[in-house]
Amino acid sequence: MKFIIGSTNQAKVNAARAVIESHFPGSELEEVKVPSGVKDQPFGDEETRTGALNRATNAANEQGDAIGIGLEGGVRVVGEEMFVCNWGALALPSGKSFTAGGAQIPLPEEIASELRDGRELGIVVDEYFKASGIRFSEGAIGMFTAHAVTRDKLFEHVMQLLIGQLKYYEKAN
Ligand SMILES: O=P(O)(O)OP(=O)(O)OP(=O)(O)OC[C@H]1O[C@@H](n2cnc3c(O)ncnc32)[C@H](O)[C@@H]1O
Ligand SMILES: [Mg+2]
Repeated sequence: MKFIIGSTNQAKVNAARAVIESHFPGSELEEVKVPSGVKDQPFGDEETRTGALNRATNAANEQGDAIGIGLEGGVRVVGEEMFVCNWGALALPSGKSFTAGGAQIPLPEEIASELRDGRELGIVVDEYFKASGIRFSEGAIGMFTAHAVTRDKLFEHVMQLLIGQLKYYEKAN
């Protein structure tokens, strides 16, 4: 099988590779930078899921016969708190698509208020931990869970949910 992922972020690519390899050994996976069609910092499930779907569709359109993968990070407000939220999508050459959401944890208020001022989580989290490129490795989720769940592991779970739906669909149709 052929897959193409709409990002070169290694936290996303590694997650996709691990899950594809375990379900469809010997498959090809290409990476390509594509527009998400949403803001660099999506707000809410709707916008984040749309970003994932756009990435999957745009990636699939780069190659006629590959399954497009889109993984997108965002934030959403629940009650008084701002949570990290992540969505994933698969786009088949036929036009059929699948989506799935990932696990969520709240962010400290200091970070939430920066995001309300229009800043990007990736940048704010690097400043908070005086580090660089956290979004490419453990992610905010990894830092705020003492590495219990890192960004690639979170995306692996989203990928399992997507590939699982694809397998069910292929069996049922
Ligand atoms: O190259 P791309 O694929 O765009 O990778 P990205 O890291 O920018 O990831 P997203 O666009 O999907 O995420 C939207 C924003 O949210 C940030 N973000 C989301 N989840 C994060 C996490 O766990 N840790 C750090 N930043 C995160 C990310 O850095 C962006 O600023
Ligand atoms: Mg981005």
